[in-house]
Amino acid sequence: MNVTMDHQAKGYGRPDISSASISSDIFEPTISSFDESEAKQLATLVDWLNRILPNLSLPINASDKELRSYLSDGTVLCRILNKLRPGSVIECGGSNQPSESCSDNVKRFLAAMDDMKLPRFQPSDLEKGPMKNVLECLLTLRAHFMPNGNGCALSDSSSPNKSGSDVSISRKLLRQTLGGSHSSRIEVSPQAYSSTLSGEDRRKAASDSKFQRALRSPVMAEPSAALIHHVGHKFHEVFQLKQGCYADLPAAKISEMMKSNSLDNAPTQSLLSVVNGILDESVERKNSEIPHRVACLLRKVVQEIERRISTQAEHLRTQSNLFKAREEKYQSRIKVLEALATGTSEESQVVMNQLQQIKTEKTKMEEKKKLEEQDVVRLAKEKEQINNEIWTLKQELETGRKANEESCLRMETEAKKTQQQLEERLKEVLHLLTESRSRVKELEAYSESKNQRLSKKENIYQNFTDFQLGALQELKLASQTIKQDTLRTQKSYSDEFHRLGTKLKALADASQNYYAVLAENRKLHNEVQELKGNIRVYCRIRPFLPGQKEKQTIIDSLNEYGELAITNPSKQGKDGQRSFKFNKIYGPEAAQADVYSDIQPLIRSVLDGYNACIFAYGQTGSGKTYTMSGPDGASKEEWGVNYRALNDLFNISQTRSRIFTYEIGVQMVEIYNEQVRDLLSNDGSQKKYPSLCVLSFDFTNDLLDISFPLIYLHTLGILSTSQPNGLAVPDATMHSVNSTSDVVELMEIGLKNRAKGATALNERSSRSHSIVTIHVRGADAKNGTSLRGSLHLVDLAGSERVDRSEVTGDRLKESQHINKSLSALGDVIFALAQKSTHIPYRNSKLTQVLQSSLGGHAKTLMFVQLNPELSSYSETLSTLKFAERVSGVELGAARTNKEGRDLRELMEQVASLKDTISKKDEEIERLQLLKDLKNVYPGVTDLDALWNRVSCTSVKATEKTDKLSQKRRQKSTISSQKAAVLGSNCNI
Ligand SMILES: Nc1ncnc2c1ncn2[C@@H]1O[C@H](COP(=O)(O)OP(=O)(O)OP(=O)(O)O)[C@@H](O)[C@H]1O
Repeated sequence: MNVTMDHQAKGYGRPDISSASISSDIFEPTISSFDESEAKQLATLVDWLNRILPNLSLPINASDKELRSYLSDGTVLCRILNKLRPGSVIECGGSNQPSESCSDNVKRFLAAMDDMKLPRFQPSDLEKGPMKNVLECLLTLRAHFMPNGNGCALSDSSSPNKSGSDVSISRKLLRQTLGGSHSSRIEVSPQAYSSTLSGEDRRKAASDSKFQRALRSPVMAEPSAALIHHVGHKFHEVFQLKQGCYADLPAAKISEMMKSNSLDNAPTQSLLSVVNGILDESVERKNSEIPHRVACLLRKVVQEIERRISTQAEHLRTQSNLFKAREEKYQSRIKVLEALATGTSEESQVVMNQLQQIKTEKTKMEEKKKLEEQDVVRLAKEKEQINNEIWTLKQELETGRKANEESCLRMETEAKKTQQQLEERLKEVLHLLTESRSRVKELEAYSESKNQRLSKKENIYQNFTDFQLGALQELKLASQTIKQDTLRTQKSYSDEFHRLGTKLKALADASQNYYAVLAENRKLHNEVQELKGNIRVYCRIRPFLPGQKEKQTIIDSLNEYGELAITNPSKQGKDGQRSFKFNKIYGPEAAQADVYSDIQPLIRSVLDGYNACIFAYGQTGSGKTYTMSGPDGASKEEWGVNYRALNDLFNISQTRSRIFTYEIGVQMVEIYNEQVRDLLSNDGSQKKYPSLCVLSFDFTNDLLDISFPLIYLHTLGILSTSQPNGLAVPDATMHSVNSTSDVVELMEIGLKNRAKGATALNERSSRSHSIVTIHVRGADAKNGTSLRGSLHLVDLAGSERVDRSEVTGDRLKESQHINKSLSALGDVIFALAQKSTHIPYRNSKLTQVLQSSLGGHAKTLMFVQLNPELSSYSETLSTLKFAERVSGVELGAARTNKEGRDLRELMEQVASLKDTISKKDEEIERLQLLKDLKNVYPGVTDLDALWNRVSCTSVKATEKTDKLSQKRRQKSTISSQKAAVLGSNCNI
């Protein structure tokens, strides 16, 4: 090469053919050697291919071009592979298919080769350049599938195949490539080679040696000769080992071998012998594991070999490039020479000769180049195979190493885990031990304290048991005592119940008799009233008023027998004295309650169905209103007859509610100037309805209904006496009385509405007659019968004489009306006394209103009110005379004195009966109360004890009741005595 360049540099203008010849001579021995071997291999391969694919008909001495035409589309390759291993690849079409399919077939074939881990060629090898790589690949494939066939890749078909395995094939290839011990042309040393050749051959051999050196240096990893000479013996010592001893090598020896100096300087043959030795040792040991350090050594050595092969391949590629460049130059020379050939014929002949020579030379060079290229390809192939083998070995080593490492790691992990578990277990055991110890201590302490507590408790229980036993004894005794007490109490209860039963029986009998007694009482009461006279006169003397200067009284004397004596201050002696006798006389000190207690039986008789009339008669300022209503703003003690009568009737109706159902209605009218006006109206003009509920009687059905009146007359009409319901003034407002507060409210309304006028005699003088009418209707709960009674409470207008009242005009008219009505009242009373056939009720409104209570079975009581003042003597005398006349009517009944004895007896009987009735009333009340208590305390059996307890708490009430009873009895006694006196008088 350098020579050629020199020729060009010298400016010969044409290529120096001699130098080219020289240059070609250099490669001669190698080319001839390659041709022979490769031709044989190619023939073997073609024969094999034709046998696999009979239709292929590949020529035995096929050129690269022919081979390319057969193999370039990849179809034949795929078929070969599928023949060898059916289904390995899928063929796509044939040679007439697009180039894409062809390249796909090639790719699939190459992929299959990769899968089999077999060396392969590059796709570009099929497109251009020598087909050596392709042939190598096919030879490898043949060797892979036909290990016992006719030879393997690059090896003589006749050479023995010792193991038949891929490994041994690869190993052989490796030996062949890198100068193994047998039949390798590369391994031949330059000296030995030259000695066997003739002069020309020796020259070629020298060139070959140059080529060999060129192959090996400068990048070939073989050590330089000088270096080998210097340290070769040392490397030899280092790597010279007996086979089968690698596993037993000491670590120091291996590390010495693995040193970079040792490896770098060791000859390739030594390295290969190491690899072979290790692999043989591994084979002999029958797949037993290679020690780690030996594996490391093997890896190092293989790496070194790999490095050297790659260096050699690189060098070959460089050489190939050089040849290519040289070829190009030759081509250009040929062109020049051809151009020259077109010149002179002589020259042309010479040139033609030269050209022929050059062509020959070129052909040789091309062939040589081809061989070199094939050699390069073969070497690359071998390198690849070696790489594969190395890779496989590496994989095996790696797998082994990994398995080892994994095993070690696993074992280490397990050891660690076990150690950890043991440590944890130890800790747990220690912890348990500590806990157990503390627990034992705690239990000991607890046991001790519990022992102490138990001993304490034992003592306490012992004491408690002793105490309980004592208590039990006491309880037994107490139980016996209680048992005895219980028996005693049971007996006493039994006795009590027996007594109570007896009492209850008596009471039941008494209750049965009550109605009979009540009826008898009413009968007797009526008889007594008749005997006493239907008109009774009670006289009441007003006290001097506070602040009154004149305190001289005309009352001379009075006694409890109703006798009154007055004195005329203008007449001295007996002429000046006048005596009167009435049913009752109340002095100035008499209280309202005293007055009422005497008229109470009369009022109560209304509840038994009687009509009664109480009126107050007297001059102005004599105390009529005081007696009937009480003073202005009266307290309960100062209540007059009206309040008390209403309240009393209401209370009695409540107590009798189990026997009778009472309805009490009230009317209040006044007669002013002979006109009747309603006083229970809130409106003074009487054009509005009253605010209170109104009771009215149903005249047709004799029923009392609650409703409002339809018409409110300014002047109310008066009905005749023939009306059965007894309502003289039906249009007057009627209020029901349901409580004491109703009573007070009614009276206040009445007093407010009452017409008043100031006179010279009394600044609060009433100029009208005030009539409060109480209507009572009771229904017997037992037999359903009803009764009706009415009570007129009349506060008459002043009875003074006109001339003294010094009034004129309207006042005079009022006085005339008053006098007229009072004289009409007197006339009626006298007519009744004389039992006249005609009773002049119609002479005045007053007598018309009072008609139902004057005469018949009605009971009439007149309060004669007296002003004790000296100045009122003549008026008082006049009043007394009127009262005497009325009282005389009563006395007229005494005309039957012949019946005095009977009368006395009757009076006594009446008194006795009254006493009995009052006792029965008390007993009934007591029983009623007991019954109520029993309802309240259903568990209490000792009713007597309960009664006593209740009695104690209500002792005041009982005492009061007793007092009243006593008083009543006293009165009865007095009445009896009186009757007796009267009887005796009559007898006299
Ligand atoms: N028994 C009595 N105790 C104390 N004060 C009495 C008594 N009677 C009447 N009075 C007082 O005498 C005065 C005149 O009494 P009252 O108004 O009742 O007379 P009257 O007869 O109703 O007069 P008139 O006919 O004008 O209505 C009043 O202040 C009254 O309080």
